[in-house]
Amino acid sequence: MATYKYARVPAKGERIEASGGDFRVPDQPIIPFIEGDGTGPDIWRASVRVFDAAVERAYGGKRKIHWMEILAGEKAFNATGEWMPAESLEAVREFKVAIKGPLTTPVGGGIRSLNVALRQELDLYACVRPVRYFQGVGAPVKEPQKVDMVIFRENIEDVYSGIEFRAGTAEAEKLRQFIEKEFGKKIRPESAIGIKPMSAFGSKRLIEMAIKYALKTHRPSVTMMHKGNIMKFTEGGFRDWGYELAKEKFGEHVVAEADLAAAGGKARADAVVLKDRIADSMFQQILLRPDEYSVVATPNLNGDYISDALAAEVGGLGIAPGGNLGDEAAVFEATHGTAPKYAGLDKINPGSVILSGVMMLEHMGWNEAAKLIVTGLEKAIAAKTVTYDLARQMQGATEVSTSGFGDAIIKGMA
Ligand SMILES: NC(=O)C1=CN([C@@H]2O[C@H](COP(=O)(O)OP(=O)(O)OC[C@H]3O[C@@H](n4cnc5c(N)ncnc54)[C@H](OP(=O)(O)O)[C@@H]3O)[C@@H](O)[C@H]2O)C=CC1
Ligand SMILES: O=C(O)CCC(=O)C(=O)O
Ligand SMILES: [Mg+2]
Repeated sequence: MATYKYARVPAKGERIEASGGDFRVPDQPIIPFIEGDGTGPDIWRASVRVFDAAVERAYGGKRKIHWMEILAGEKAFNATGEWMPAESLEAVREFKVAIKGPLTTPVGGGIRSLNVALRQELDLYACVRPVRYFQGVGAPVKEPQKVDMVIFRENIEDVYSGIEFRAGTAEAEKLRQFIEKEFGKKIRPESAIGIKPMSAFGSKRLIEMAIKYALKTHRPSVTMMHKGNIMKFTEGGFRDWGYELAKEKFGEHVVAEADLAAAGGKARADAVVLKDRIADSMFQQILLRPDEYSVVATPNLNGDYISDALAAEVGGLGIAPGGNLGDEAAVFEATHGTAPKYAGLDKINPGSVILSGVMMLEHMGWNEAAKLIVTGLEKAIAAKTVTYDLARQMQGATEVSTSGFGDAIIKGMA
């Protein structure tokens, strides 16, 4: 076991073991958590009570999570002088499954995103964000129940690589001159320059995960969302690599939309249709014909944008979960950020972290506990006992606090 300077390894509990994609979850696993900045502490306090109540109710004491706090973000900086102590990453490597609250990233300068760093350092190459409608939630579209999508966002590459040079610096000027001299491409002097690397390796492994998920869960299609008409070799490459991968690895189990006519217009019952859409068009498609889309595989930036847009379609960022998955480890986290204006007010909706916990429990195979939480959440919403964000979109709702919503979910676990 690694030695920890800041974190305290719980006296009881065991490691989740992983090897070659298989993993073994003991009845008493140790699970690291990051509380998060801004509203993170409010949300975590409510969420952990919900997780513990669900596990206790589902397994009557036979199973229990031993939580291990690891430091990141402002809390880490204040305690240690480091934003992301190396041991926090080590803990995720060692214990394999973790959950985190949101972490602040300043705009225009200061530290680079800790969220992105965590994903890159741990090679959590897929950001998986399911989006579904919960009956009774107010939504800005007429038929939110038609939205049932799972986004697979490439989580490591693209403009998130962090290779960027500020306008007016010697580095930016050197790069500008190099590009002009070597490739004859003109960039306006004094420009900031960013690089967008996307590889066949990174794109294919993400699309492969999305297709495998669609096949396993009997979903009808995987749509590659890209801007390949403009960014021909990066986003266009993503699309081409996707079709190539489908042929190489999935044979008759995947049918390209363009080949459907030859297949009689309909794919085999056990096959998935692979299609692609240009990103701007996709944003109108998810509003007008969301039921034509099921699993969406997309590069990093598109995935970031569409995650929040889809969350809004079914009621907002308060119920938008996610998981960062790699072959060796997984870190679950909400789609939203720190929502700083609500920090410390016990007001924000903890639903996204709670649903991220549901994904975590499912990942561990603890489906009974996961189901109890979903039932609890559905009942709290049906009773219109909800936080401000959902209350303002409903008629006759009772607005409750972050902790009050946690209580309502626990009460609803029958
Ligand atoms: N993975 C991560 O850790 C992420 C971190 N961030 C970081 O978070 C910080 C703040 O980002 P910002 O752009 O304000 O985006 P946020 O997602 O934090 O908040 C934007 C708005 O979304 C709504 N919202 C967010 N979370 C919830 C919730 N749990 N319940 C209800 N409503 C919610 C609120 O809307 P309203 O005002 O209408 O109530 C809020 O003002 C930045 O530093 C950013 O970099 C951002 C995204 C992800
Ligand atoms: O890292 C950040 O601050 C933002 C990340 C983000 O928006 C996301 O992962 O969806
Ligand atoms: Mg985002």
